[in-house]
Amino acid sequence: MNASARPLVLVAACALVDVDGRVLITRRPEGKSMAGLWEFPGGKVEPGERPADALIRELAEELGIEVKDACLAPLTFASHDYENFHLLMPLFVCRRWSGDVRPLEGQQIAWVRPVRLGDYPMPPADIPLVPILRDLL
Ligand SMILES: Nc1nc2c([nH]c(=O)n2[C@@H]2O[C@H](COP(=O)(O)OP(=O)(O)OP(=O)(O)O)[C@@H](O)[C@H]2O)c(=O)[nH]1
Repeated sequence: MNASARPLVLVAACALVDVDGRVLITRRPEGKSMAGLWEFPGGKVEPGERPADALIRELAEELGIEVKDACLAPLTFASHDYENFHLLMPLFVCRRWSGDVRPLEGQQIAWVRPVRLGDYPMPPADIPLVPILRDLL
């Protein structure tokens, strides 16, 4: 698809960081696009929704945790041309939430030191985020 014809898709995602400084990544299940790749939890922002609210909703649905707006800080973003859409993905960081992280959608999860993120195959949009996370977290 011609780059200028690609719809812009807004996805809010999060680097959840635990007390040991490890970051949560989740594995895209079979049957989805880019199955098997590791990504940051989050999802598409619905029309009329604020990115932070979309993220809070997705973190509750996917991982069963409650995150307060004040505990989300902007970290960086990804902007990437996929074949059929352009992905714009603000990446927030969150170090405080309530509840235990549980993979509610059957997804594999991993808590990973930022220096080891490169060991996990990720979607192309996420690759430039890895050195940024290593430097900022
Ligand atoms: N949550 C999340 N999505 C990402 C990341 N990197 C990346 O390219 N994406 C893409 O952003 C979109 C997020 O959509 P989604 O999570 O709400 O929905 P989905 O996987 O069911 O969508 P899809 O099956 O239509 O691709 C997907 O196309 C996904 O591949 C990431 O780190 N986290």
